[in-house]
Amino acid sequence: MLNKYARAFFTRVLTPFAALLLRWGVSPDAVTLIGTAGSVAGALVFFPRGEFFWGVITVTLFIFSDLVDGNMARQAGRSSKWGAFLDSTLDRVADAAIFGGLAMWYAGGGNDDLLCAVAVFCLASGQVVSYTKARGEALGFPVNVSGLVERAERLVISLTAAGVAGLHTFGVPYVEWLLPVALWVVAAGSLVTVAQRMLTVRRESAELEAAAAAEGVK
Ligand SMILES: CCCCCCCC/C=C\CCCCCCCC(=O)OC[C@H](COP(=O)(O)O[C@@H]1[C@H](O)[C@H](OP(=O)(O)O)[C@@H](O)[C@H](O)[C@H]1O)OC(=O)CCCCCCC/C=C\CCCCCCCC
Ligand SMILES: Nc1ccn([C@@H]2O[C@H](COP(=O)(O)O)[C@@H](O)[C@H]2O)c(=O)n1
Ligand SMILES: [Mg+2]
Ligand SMILES: [Mg+2]
Repeated sequence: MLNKYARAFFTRVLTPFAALLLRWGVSPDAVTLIGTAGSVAGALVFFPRGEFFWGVITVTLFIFSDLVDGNMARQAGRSSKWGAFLDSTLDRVADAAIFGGLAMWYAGGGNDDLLCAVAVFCLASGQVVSYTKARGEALGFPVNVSGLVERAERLVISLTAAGVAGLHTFGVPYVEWLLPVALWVVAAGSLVTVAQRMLTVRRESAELEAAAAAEGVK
C-alpha cells in the first residue's frame, strides 16, 4: 500500500537531492552500499543496547537511500538488472540487521524470550515474504499481488514504534509497550502476506497449467 501511494510523493521530494548526488559524481550503487552499511551499523550499534531513539534516527536517515538509489539510476538512464539485484539483496541485509538488533535487545538487556522470538519471527517471515515474490517471478509467474505487509510497512510500523518507545529513556512515560505491539503486528501481518503470495503463485500456476492443457487439446 505504502509502496503504491507514498512512492510518488517521495519520488517528487527526493528527485532534486538525487540529481545533486549525480552532479557530484556519486553512483547509484555507492548510495545503495553506503545506505545499507549505515542502516546495518545504526541497527546493530544502538538496538542491542536498547537505545531505540538514536537507532531509529540513524537507520531512518540511511534507509531513505533505498528510495534515492533507484531515483538516481532512473534519472541517469542507468537502471540495470545488476542494480535491481544489488538493491533487493542489500534490502534483505538491512532488514536482517534491524530485526536482528531488536532480537538481540530482548535476548540481552530487554530480557524477554518471547519478544526475542517474535523479533526473530519478524526477521525470518520478512525474508520469506520477499523470497516468495523473487522465486515466483524467477519461475515465470507474474506474482500479481503485493500483500498486506510489504517491506515499507514492516519498516514504518517497526521503526516508528521503536523510535517512540525509545523516548522512554528521556523520561516519557507509557511508551515502551509500543514496540512489542508493533512486533506482534508485523509478525502477524508478514504471516498473512506469505499466505497471500503463496496462494497467488498457486493460482497462477494452476491457471498456466490449465491454459497449457487447453492448448494441448486443440
Ligand atoms: C518521536 C520521534 C520518534 C522517531 C520517529 C522516527 C520516525 C521514523 C519512522 C519511520 C521511518 C521509516 C522509514 C522507512 C522508509 C522506507 C523506505 C524504504 O526502504 O522503502 C523501500 C520500499 C521498497 O523499495 P524496493 O522496491 O527497493 O524494494 C523491494 C522490496 O524490498 C520488496 O520486498 P517485499 O515487499 O517483497 O518484502 C522486494 O521484494 C523487492 O525485491 C525490492 O526491490 O519503497 C517503498 O515502498 C516506497 C514507499 C516508502 C514509503 C516510506 C514512507 C515512510 C515515511 C515516513 C514515515 C512517517 C512516520 C512518522 C512517524 C511519526 C512518529 C511520531
Ligand atoms: N544501485 C541501483 C539501485 C537501483 N537501481 C534500479 O532502481 C530500481 C529500484 O528502485 P527503487 O526506487 O526501489 O530504489 C531497481 O529495480 C533498478 O532498476 C539501479 O539500477 N541501481
Ligand atoms: Mg532502492
Ligand atoms: Mg530496495
